[in-house]
Amino acid sequence: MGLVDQLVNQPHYTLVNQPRENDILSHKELFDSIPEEYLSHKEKYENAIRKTVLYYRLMQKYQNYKEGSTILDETRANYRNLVSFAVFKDYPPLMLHNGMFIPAIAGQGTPEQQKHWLKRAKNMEILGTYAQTELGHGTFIRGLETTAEYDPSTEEFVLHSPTLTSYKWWPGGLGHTVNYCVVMAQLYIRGRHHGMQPFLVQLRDEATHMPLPGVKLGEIGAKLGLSTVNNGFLAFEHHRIPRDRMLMKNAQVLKDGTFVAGPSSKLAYGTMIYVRVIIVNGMANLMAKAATIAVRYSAVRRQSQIKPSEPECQILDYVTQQHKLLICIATSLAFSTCARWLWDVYTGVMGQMESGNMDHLPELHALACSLKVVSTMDVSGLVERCRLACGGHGFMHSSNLPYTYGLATAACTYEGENTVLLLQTARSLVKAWQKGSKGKPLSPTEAYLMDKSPVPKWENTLDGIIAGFRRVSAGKVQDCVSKIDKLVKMGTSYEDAWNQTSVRLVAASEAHSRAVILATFRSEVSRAAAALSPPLSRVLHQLVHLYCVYWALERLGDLLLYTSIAERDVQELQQQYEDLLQKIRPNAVGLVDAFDLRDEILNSTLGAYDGRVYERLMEEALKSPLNAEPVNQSFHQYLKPFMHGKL
Ligand SMILES: CCCCCCC/C=C/C(=O)SCCNC(=O)CCNC(=O)[C@H](O)C(C)(C)COP(=O)(O)OP(=O)(O)OC[C@H]1O[C@@H](n2cnc3c(N)ncnc32)[C@H](O)[C@@H]1OP(=O)(O)O
Ligand SMILES: Cc1cc2nc3c(=O)[nH]c(=O)nc-3n(C[C@H](O)[C@H](O)[C@H](O)COP(=O)(O)OP(=O)(O)OC[C@H]3O[C@@H](n4cnc5c(N)ncnc54)[C@H](O)[C@@H]3O)c2cc1C
Repeated sequence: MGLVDQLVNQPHYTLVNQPRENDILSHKELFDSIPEEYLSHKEKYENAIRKTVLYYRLMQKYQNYKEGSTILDETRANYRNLVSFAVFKDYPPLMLHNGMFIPAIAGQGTPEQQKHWLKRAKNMEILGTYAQTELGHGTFIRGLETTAEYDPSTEEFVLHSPTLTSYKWWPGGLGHTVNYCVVMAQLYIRGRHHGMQPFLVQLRDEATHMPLPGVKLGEIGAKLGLSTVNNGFLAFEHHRIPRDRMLMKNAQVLKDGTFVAGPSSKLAYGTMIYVRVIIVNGMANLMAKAATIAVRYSAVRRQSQIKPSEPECQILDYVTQQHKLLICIATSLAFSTCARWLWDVYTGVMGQMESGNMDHLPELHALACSLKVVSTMDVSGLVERCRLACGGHGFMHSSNLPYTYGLATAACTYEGENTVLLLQTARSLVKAWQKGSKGKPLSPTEAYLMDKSPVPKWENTLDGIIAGFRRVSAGKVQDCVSKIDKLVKMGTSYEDAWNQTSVRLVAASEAHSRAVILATFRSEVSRAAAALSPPLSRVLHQLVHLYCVYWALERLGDLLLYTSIAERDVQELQQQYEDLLQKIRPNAVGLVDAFDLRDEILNSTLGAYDGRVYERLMEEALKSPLNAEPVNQSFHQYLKPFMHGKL
């Protein structure tokens, strides 16, 4: 739930760290007596599985899973995500089971296939993942090599991994956890290629968990983060599956091998849109977590003096610290607000597609790409900023900021590498520009591209800033189109012209994303604030104002290029920004408390509600196995002989 909703609805499901007797987090066996940092790679995984089983049993007890409800699932997923932070510092081994395996069946399966497989998957009778990426390809889906050859004589598909680079590589849970998988493979029938299709494949025996014949499985090894997700590899050796294991909601293969194409070949990519939409909310949660840790720590930590005659001050009183952290609060609110808006857009387009109307899919794809990129890029950068703002203690795993950074930065790559997705949005913007230039109507979020009115006098207002970002985006898109046209007229192929313009295309795409986010954040908060008390409404509007002015100052170069902003406007903006920091400072701790993240979810020595930072740091330090004895055995084995010249 976004901050606005929390503030409005005050869902005291955890009245600031008051655990309820029947709350899932009151089950202490969910938590580690020995911090995960001191477990081996294998022990971490085994411990994560132990906690996963306990966690899901408790979730099923408290969450009474209902078939079919979507937004409720997302809310539960949100709660699950938040609670799972408590149980797992990293994502759990079954992250993909909920995050992609179930959604892939729901989005790609026929009603019969959904009925059969979703029931088993949601009851955790089977565990699955989503295997698309291969050792040799992740971005270029059309280059994926795993094949599914239909054999009409046996009404089976033969799955095969022809090369080492065709091995599926990365899917979460694939190594040792799941026994089923949605595999994306190139479909061939009688030698003819029918594109990438989804197949539901059993990988392991349900009783023994042994890999089935013709299936090779393993995990891919240690990573920067997500150490308990069990990312794995998978290869097929002419592995046969029944015809009804191709998920056939969109395209079908009849018994005789007739291929029936779906309304669009891109529908097979639908799971990726869904996950990109979900990721935006996930980033808002991670930002809320990091902001809570860093702001609370900054209220506890006293360091140096502002005036020599005064005692050491809270580091949150340094304006530089406010500059580092208050934007983090606003960013979490911005992305949770945009996530709810994007989810409504997503469910609307999915509803239209159910009745055969595909018109808005391209706009949804462009929005999902751009918001996934900007939310992951901004949040991973700002989580790292939160870590740095906590000095040395931010570098401790016990602060939970390094883990949180690992979770955020992974999302810059998975579900579509960020540069590649910005280029997808750029493709949509260039097409919109070309369409609009012929007088054709544009989608609501791209219509501003055709604003041909003279550049207005700059105004240091929210309207002025949002209009300025739209001018920047439209100007960048126009520059890209002009450069591509110029290169093509000089004889360059369109593809080469596109590549030579791609740095500008990525910048135009980001500018568009920021224009969408600023406008959405502002309008959604204004709408919600109408129901709030004046003080609450005021502080939320201050956060929106801070967010808009922050990004105007961050993108001054672009504004100077494409708007009429002048030096005095910039000076005034800077002053506005500093005034806002001063206004928000008194509410900073209250605002992160309003994220209402319990200590078990924060998992942080620095962010705990009671502020006992130093005691908690020492408590965690003493848990180090090295502190079990005053002299480690290595002294006698190595150091002592070495220091005495005997080694
Ligand atoms: C709780 C959540 C937990 C989440 C955990 C997540 C763990 C991670 C999982 C994964 O990473 S799963 C694997 C994810 N992999 C990717 O995202 C691959 C990224 N690559 C692509 O999406 C595509 O390759 C591409 C970059 C979009 C390019 O594809 P391609 O070269 O085939 O297409 P284009 O020629 O560029 O475009 C063709 C046409 O299709 C449209 N389109 C492309 N993708 C989609 C889509 N997903 N949905 C709808 N439409 C799509 C594109 O806009 C073009 O349309 P036109 O312009 O031709 O009309
Ligand atoms: C933590 C994690 C979990 C994952 N989980 C899963 C999973 O569960 N299931 C699954 O199927 N996959 C999963 N993946 C894989 C993920 O989807 C891919 O890593 C991602 O799609 C990027 O593809 P790639 O790794 O091949 O990178 P590449 O595409 O090779 O990117 C490398 C560089 O090439 C650039 N590049 C590539 N193509 C272009 C282009 N057309 N134009 C410009 N630049 C380009 C990129 O911008 C990047 O800088 C996971 C990855 C990670 C990191």
